[in-house]
Amino acid sequence: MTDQELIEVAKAYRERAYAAYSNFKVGAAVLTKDGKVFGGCNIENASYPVSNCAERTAIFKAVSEGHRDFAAIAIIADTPGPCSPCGMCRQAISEFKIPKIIMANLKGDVQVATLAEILPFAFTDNDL
Ligand SMILES: O=c1ccn([C@H]2C[C@H](O)[C@@H](CO)O2)c(=O)[nH]1
Ligand SMILES: [Zn+2]
Repeated sequence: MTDQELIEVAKAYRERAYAAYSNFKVGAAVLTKDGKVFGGCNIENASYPVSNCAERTAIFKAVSEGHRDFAAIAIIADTPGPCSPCGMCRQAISEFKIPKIIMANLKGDVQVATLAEILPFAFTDNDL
């Protein structure tokens, strides 16, 4: 699967976003090393901190289905530049060592980064 194809999956899941409070829809999709894809969207809550980001929805869906070995994650939103994952999601991306982060927006801007680039000096299981 190409980066663009993974972005297209993320874009389709963005349509399922439950963004009742921010009205900011985000979609994400993870690609496993054996070629499986899991999509996710942000899901908000009247108690705002209960909300979940699209990236973590996609990661948690994959993990809960038994898939933990990831090749990439794509994220898309209607942002001025490529949509960048929040700090909490960077930590979740770090936990599962997702090596490639594909950030995109609806205008077609794309930026690809490594895990080390988006979360330098990460706190990991090595620190415990
Ligand atoms: O990378 C991001 C950034 C934000 N959000 C969600 C959280 C919240 O529902 C809304 C506004 O922050 O967008 C994501 O899902 N992923
Ligand atoms: Zn997040």
